[in-house]
Amino acid sequence: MTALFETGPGGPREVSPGAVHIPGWLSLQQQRTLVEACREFGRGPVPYRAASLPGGHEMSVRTLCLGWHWAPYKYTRTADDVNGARVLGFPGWLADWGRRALADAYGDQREDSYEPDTALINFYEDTAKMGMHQDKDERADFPVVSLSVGDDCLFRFGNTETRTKPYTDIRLRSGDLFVFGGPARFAYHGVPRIYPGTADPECGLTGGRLNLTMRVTGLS
Ligand SMILES: O=C(O)CCC(=O)C(=O)O
Ligand SMILES: [Fe+2]
Repeated sequence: MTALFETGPGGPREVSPGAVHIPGWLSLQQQRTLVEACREFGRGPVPYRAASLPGGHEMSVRTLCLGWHWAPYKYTRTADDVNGARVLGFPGWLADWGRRALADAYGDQREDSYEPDTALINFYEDTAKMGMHQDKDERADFPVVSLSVGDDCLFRFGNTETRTKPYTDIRLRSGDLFVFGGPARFAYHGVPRIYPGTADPECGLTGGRLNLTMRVTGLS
């Protein structure tokens, strides 16, 4: 799982085996396209919502899903914890972006078989955060492709054993790609903070941070 690219300031970086950060992967135009699409998805049939965790606590991010609906901690076709509607399908263009992301991150042909079937789109307001967790409700181990637009955040990428150290703190900026697969696929990660007001308004968002992760559920 070796990345076949130059590493250097601002360039692609292998954070740990299988975890690759590519700053500025999306052009401003692509960022605006993604923001506009995410706005459109929010018009229905299922709106963005703060998911409730077992115990009643609400997550501080608002989330909308495509393909499959995720609610802690499982996937269903309908948004039973929101309004019972079936979620929108996973768009073909987004799967194309996912395959291109894998090709750029890993520099090989493995992406041909990548068929992501769910996306979790998270919107973070200034004080929102996400605790350390594993993405482990999928029944397949294909990589997770993560795209960020809007304000910068502190992204913490750790290890597969514990939610604590060792981890690497990374500043994810608008347009950045982060891919985690292979030995990094089930690593703990989280978003301890957002840096309000850091986005280039040209990205299409005037405040907050949008993150989209696409995944292969392995469900049918
Ligand atoms: O917002 C991010 O960068 C990470 C989101 C995430 O970890 C998730 O949706 O599972
Ligand atoms: Fe996650």
